Amino acid sequence: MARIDFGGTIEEVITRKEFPMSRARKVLKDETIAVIGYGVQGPAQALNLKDNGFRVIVGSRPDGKGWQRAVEDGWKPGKTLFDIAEAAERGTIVMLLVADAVQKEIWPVVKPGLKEGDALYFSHGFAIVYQKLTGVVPPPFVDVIMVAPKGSGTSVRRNFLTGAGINSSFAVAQDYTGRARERCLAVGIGIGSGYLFPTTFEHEVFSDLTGERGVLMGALAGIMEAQYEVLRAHGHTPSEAFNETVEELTQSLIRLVDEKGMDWMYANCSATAQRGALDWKPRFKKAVLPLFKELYERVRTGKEARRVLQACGRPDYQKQLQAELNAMRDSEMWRAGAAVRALRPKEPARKLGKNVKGIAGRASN
Ligand SMILES: NC(=O)C1=CN([C@@H]2O[C@H](COP(=O)(O)OP(=O)(O)OC[C@H]3O[C@@H](n4cnc5c(N)ncnc54)[C@H](O)[C@@H]3O)[C@@H](O)[C@H]2O)C=CC1
Ligand SMILES: CC(=O)[C@](C)(O)C(=O)O
Ligand SMILES: [Mg+2]
Ligand SMILES: [Mg+2]
Repeated sequence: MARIDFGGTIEEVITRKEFPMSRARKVLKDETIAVIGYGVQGPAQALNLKDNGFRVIVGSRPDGKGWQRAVEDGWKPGKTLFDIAEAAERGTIVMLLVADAVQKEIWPVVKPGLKEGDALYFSHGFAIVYQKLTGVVPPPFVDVIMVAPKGSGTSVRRNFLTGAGINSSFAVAQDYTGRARERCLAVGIGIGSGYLFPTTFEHEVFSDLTGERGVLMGALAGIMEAQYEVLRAHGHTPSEAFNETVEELTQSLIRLVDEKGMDWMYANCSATAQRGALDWKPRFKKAVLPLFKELYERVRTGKEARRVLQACGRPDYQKQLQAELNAMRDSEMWRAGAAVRALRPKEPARKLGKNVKGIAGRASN
């Protein structure tokens, strides 16, 4: 493993250098990888594995949307596309990529297909860590492994196609064959991970549930709405409020953070902005810290998992979800956003010569 200094802590990660595709192919040469579930991660991981030369089949409900999409993506019923029970039966590595709330429902269908030495694979620690709630208790004669891409399945596929790859964490919960780790890493490389960092099922699910409820999705949308509302209440136009809350972030500032970190983004803003942001950062932190502590506690104690299972398991859930997403889309803020996005220029990129001036930015030291 490569030993990398992450801000003063040395961590061991697996890079493609140490675990090249050729090794992944060797490790998995006799395996049939069954991808169960064709939602967001399913298509991405199945197609990346297939394009990387692995033997892949897909398992889906014949009457579901996933099946239809799988057919459109070129999977052939009876050849590379099967119902869930048959795919589980045929696979030697069975990848459970259905919604976490339905793992409970499909587990009795998948379990009988598992044979001695098979590997059961997840992209989230949910089913195993909260197994008292999900009922997913793997038999002792299989490997139980996880690769959790740190991004949407849509990015797993897109980044694979652009060559950027995506980071993933990996873990082994049960090593029956003695080969669980290498199988896990081989699949991780096969789905297009740029590098893989070790975790445990528990750490993965605790950090993932915190992250998506927090900064990545829940907190993000929440603080955006709060700022937008205050600006609107003071007579700012929707376009001004949206630009100052979302568009400038996604089109400019977060890209600078992505490139060289927060201090560098700050360094490339005005002295006025820097002073204000540095003064207000601790106040925002203080305001939300208790909320993050509460969130982590709810995750750790299984309350968030119970909420997911109860809510997402209901038969009318898709309808409710759609209504909630529609309400977001149809809110003034996000309708303003659609109008703002439509106004972005779509000129072809300028040809960059060797000595393009003015793009290096202002150094932060
Ligand atoms: N969305 C993402 O990009 C990420 C997802 N994950 C994990 O990957 C796994 C799959 O998640 P997503 O692809 O997001 O899917 P999702 O949570 O949107 O679930 C959709 C999948 O579940 C299947 N499904 C729903 N109800 C079903 C039923 N009654 N019987 C059989 N199948 C049913 C759908 O057909 C579809 O294949 C989860 O464990 C998730 O936590 C991990 C990293 C990122
Ligand atoms: C994309 C991802 O990693 C999430 C946000 O954790 C998820 O979709 O569950
Ligand atoms: Mg995640
Ligand atoms: Mg998640």
